[in-house]
Amino acid sequence: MHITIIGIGYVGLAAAVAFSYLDHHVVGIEKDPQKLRLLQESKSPIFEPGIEELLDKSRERLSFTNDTVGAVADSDVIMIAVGTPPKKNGEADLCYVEEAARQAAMGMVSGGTYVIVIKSTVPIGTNRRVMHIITKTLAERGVKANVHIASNPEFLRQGMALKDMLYPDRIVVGAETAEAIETLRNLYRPILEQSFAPPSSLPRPDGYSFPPLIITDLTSAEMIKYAANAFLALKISFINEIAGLCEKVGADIKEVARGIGLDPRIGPRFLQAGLGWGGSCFPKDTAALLAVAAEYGYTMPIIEAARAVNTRQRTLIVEKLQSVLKILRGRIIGILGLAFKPGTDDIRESPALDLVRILIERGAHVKVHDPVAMPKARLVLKELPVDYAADPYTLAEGCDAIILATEWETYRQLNLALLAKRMNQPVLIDGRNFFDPEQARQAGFIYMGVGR
Ligand SMILES: NC(=O)C1=CN([C@@H]2O[C@H](COP(=O)(O)OP(=O)(O)OC[C@H]3O[C@@H](n4cnc5c(N)ncnc54)[C@H](O)[C@@H]3O)[C@@H](O)[C@H]2O)C=CC1
Ligand SMILES: O=C(O)[C@H]1O[C@H](OP(=O)(O)OP(=O)(O)OC[C@H]2O[C@@H](n3ccc(=O)[nH]c3=O)[C@H](O)[C@@H]2O)[C@H](O)[C@@H](O)[C@@H]1O
Repeated sequence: MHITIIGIGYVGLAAAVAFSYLDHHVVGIEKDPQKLRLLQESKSPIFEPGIEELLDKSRERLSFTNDTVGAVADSDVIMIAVGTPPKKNGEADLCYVEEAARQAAMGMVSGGTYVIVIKSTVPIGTNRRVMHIITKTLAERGVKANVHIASNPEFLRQGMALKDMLYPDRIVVGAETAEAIETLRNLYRPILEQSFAPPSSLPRPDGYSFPPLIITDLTSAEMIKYAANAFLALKISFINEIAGLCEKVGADIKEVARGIGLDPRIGPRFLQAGLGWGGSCFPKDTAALLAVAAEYGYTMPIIEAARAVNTRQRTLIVEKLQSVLKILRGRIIGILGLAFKPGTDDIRESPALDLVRILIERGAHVKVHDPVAMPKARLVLKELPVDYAADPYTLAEGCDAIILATEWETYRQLNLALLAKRMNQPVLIDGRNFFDPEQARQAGFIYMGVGR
């Protein structure tokens, strides 16, 4: 099949690389000239395991341009994967989706058959709105094309993007015409049937079977995406709320999470207490869901509470620091990890960045380290007086405390005793319950985790 993907960010790139690996012909449209230049050199603008191997392997079937109009004419599928960032009131900003829809319609030709696939996470009713924009643009141009629309929400996790693309838990398609459903089935056939040879860096997970294809209506598909993210976000907020009480009563949240997670109705995943959730999606998607509900005069107290608990987690970490150091003004605080989670260089809504801002506001001097996210952090934090350390040991020099904000596996190899020795005061606040408390204490640290 011939596919045009508009918006080559985390989702668009993973989709472009995966679909071309699966023998489809893909044109990726990216309007950011810097990203486009890298893509045209088969380099990835983002850090994502396995992506460069597949970019290289799919070279013949994958190209990148900024010419949407030129690419669309011969496409069977036009996939929109642009950002849907939050507006000030929490609502999803659909200006990029609408612009992409208009550009796609500008490229369609009379007699052509196209399936527009909305991959971006969009509020209820957006698919209908996109269809309206396309129909209107085609009418203005006097073009008679056969256009179908499908909602195909994406559930990939950053840092696992290609694995999640090739071996998804499920594929959701919302559509209203048989043609759209059939095209999406053909698009995903190699994944549905697992008929491809797995790339060497992304072997098929043990016991992985065929993913179910859920075919539903447009509105339900849009809702599935928001409901999934909201549920995951509130699962984390739930364990964080329990963690707070564990601290008060002297229980250990890791033991509690294990004890409840073995009940299959609860499940063990997404029960890691800590600094709370960040990233480009949980914060924006929970806000967007509340904004949709508000349009109907409906309240969603559980989701509101999940957001409030999440904000409180950042403050709780700072309070822990205060309880040990008493005064933050003039202290040197090191932050280990800046990405919103390990395995990615994405710092959007990262809890670590919230900590940097709060600590600077309170008069502390902040040093940071991250194995991959420092270049992006420098751009975002450019106004703030932050020291970027080349490695964790340099970070530790002279620090009054270190906060572990992102649980990078490489931090597991750290010589904690050496780290403690370099500090002014060996205080370790483990914002992800990553280190073994006993080992940290034996290494000389005053150690505090979350909920234990
Ligand atoms: N990042 C993630 O892990 C996931 C994101 N999503 C959803 O997917 C959508 C995209 O997210 P990301 O990939 O993270 O966004 P992103 O911000 O990384 O990428 C979007 C890209 O689209 C480009 N773009 C915008 N308008 C364009 C246009 N008219 N023509 C060409 N390029 C254009 C931008 O320059 C940017 O590179 C969002 O709705 C998000 O909620 C869904 C699942 C996972
Ligand atoms: O819509 C999206 O964009 C995506 O959002 C999340 O994926 P992602 O944001 O990449 O990252 P997650 O692994 O879900 O982690 C999100 C945040 O929750 C935190 N988290 C996660 C799990 C946990 O137990 N505890 C916890 O605090 C992480 O540190 C991170 O800050 C979802 O997991 C994906 O299914 C979804 O497609």
